[in-house]
Amino acid sequence: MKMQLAEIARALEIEPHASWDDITVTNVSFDSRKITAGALFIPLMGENDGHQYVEAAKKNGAVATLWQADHGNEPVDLPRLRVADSLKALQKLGHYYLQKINPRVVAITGSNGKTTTKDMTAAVLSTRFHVQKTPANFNNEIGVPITCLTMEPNTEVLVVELGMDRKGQLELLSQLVEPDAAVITMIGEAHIEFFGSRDKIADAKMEITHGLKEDGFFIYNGDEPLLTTRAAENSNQQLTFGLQETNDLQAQNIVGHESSTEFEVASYPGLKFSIPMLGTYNVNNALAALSVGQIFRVDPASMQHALRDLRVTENRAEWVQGSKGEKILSDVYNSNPTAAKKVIEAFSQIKTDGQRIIVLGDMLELGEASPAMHAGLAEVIDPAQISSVYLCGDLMENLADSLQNKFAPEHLHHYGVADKELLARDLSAELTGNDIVMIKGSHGIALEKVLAQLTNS
Ligand SMILES: CC(=O)N[C@H]1[C@@H](OP(=O)(O)OP(=O)(O)OC[C@H]2O[C@@H](n3ccc(=O)[nH]c3=O)[C@H](O)[C@@H]2O)O[C@H](CO)[C@@H](O)[C@@H]1O[C@H](C)C(=O)N[C@@H](C)C(=O)N[C@H](CCC(=O)N[C@@H](CCC[C@@H](N)C(=O)O)C(=O)O)C(=O)O
Ligand SMILES: Nc1ncnc2c1ncn2[C@@H]1O[C@H](COP(=O)(O)OP(=O)(O)OP(=O)(O)O)[C@@H](O)[C@H]1O
Ligand SMILES: C[C@@H](N)C(=O)N[C@H](C)C(=O)O
Repeated sequence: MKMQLAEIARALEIEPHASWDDITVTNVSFDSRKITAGALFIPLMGENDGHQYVEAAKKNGAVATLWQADHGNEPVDLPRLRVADSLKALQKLGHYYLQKINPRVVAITGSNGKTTTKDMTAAVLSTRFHVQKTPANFNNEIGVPITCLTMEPNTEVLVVELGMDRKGQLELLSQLVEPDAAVITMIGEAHIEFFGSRDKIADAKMEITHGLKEDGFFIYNGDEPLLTTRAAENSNQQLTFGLQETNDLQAQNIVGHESSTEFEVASYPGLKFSIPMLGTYNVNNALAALSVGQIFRVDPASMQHALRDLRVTENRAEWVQGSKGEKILSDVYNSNPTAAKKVIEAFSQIKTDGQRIIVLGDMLELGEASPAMHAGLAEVIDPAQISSVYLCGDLMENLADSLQNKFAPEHLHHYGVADKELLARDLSAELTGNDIVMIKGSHGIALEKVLAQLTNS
């Protein structure tokens, strides 16, 4: 971004100081440790109060700061914009800048697949447009305005990921980004603890259409009844994707490989698509991206090449090599029952001359059904295909109990969250270079630490 401080002040309905016309802001940051020259510092409330870091922000190059009016000790030697609420001000500024740059906007949500679909969609659209996309997983009430403010002036399309774990959050984010296309990847169980049912999750996910432009498109997984029933009440133009033939974009002839998946799309006869990831669920994500590409009139051949050459954000079904030569499928970014079952099923089909070992961490925020959901993973864990199971977390004790009749004690291991190092050590002792391993768990379990130990990184 690049704006004069005076313009930012006016955007926030603050009377600018005369000298602010000469101060250029080139970026915003809520973390003094990541401040770069030309930044506007945004002090936010975390476990601690961001206001206490304003001196550090100035030292690192901040040229101005927001300052909540209920805070004293204002910095006297740094231009400051007094606001009632710094988070709300950040959101207002993000909306202002989005309107100023005025790109077309694709907003993506769903219990799983947001980041993957965002990456795929950005790749498809980048063949024709100057695209900016959500950095990493910046998908909430802080991350979305930050994403808007990272846009270059020549951005033609913004592909933004919208996350939520409470009702009403997507309403706010959808109104902030006012999408031209709103995508729902699927309805799973992520954060179901705060909703009580998948029905309520679907209601909350539909909020993404509340900011959708009148001539905007609602794109959704047509195989999900919770969405097809709600879409009937939505008046926007619609496009569906999925595996059933009733979809506008239907995948056919899916062929899974170790680190890629091929498929065809009924509405693109003669074209064979490929993505560099395993899992039919990722074909669904690709169909969502193709749906957006179709609306943006990207030619099918360009979309085919974009998906084939895709680079997806790390730790989403990412193959890495362990220090003993074993191949590790890292899926450690998050976990919930639908996602875990789909990855276990895909992993179970991968050919290997060695052992096939899975490492599963607790799935968080699942509410009172959590024990049963953990035990339910046993349905897709077949001792004929899985050699050993390593479990991490208190909730995984439920799965351990339901597997003990299927696996001998030497092939079924359970550790506490605090014992990840021991888990990695025991697993490494069992591994040989011929083996393949899949690791998956909730973000909060941090199984990336097990991965780091196995890869010596
Ligand atoms: C408010 C904030 O900045 N939080 C970040 C901060 O957390 P923490 O509470 O530890 O902050 P501190 O107490 O340390 O500091 C307070 C503030 O002061 C700043 N500061 C600190 C030290 C210092 O020396 N200088 C400083 O300036 C500091 O930056 C604070 O502002 O730090 C954490 C570690 O870096 C950050 O992780 C934390 O960021 C929060 C989580 C955040 O929301 N970041 C967004 C940019 C974001 O989008 N993060 C996503 C995660 C999104 C997510 O979980 N999405 C869910 C669904 C949405 C749920 C939503 N309602 C929610 O709760 O998030 C999903 O399922 O996808 C990400 O990075 O992945
Ligand atoms: N369409 C899908 N259906 C089911 N599971 C999926 C789907 N897409 C991805 N997953 C699973 O979810 C994991 C996370 O993928 P991704 O990061 O794209 O989702 P996300 O919605 O962005 O997650 P988060 O909400 O944590 O940001 C993947 O590694 C995979 O296990
Ligand atoms: C960080 C929080 N919003 C989140 O994403 N929790 C899920 C359950 C996770 O830890 O994967």
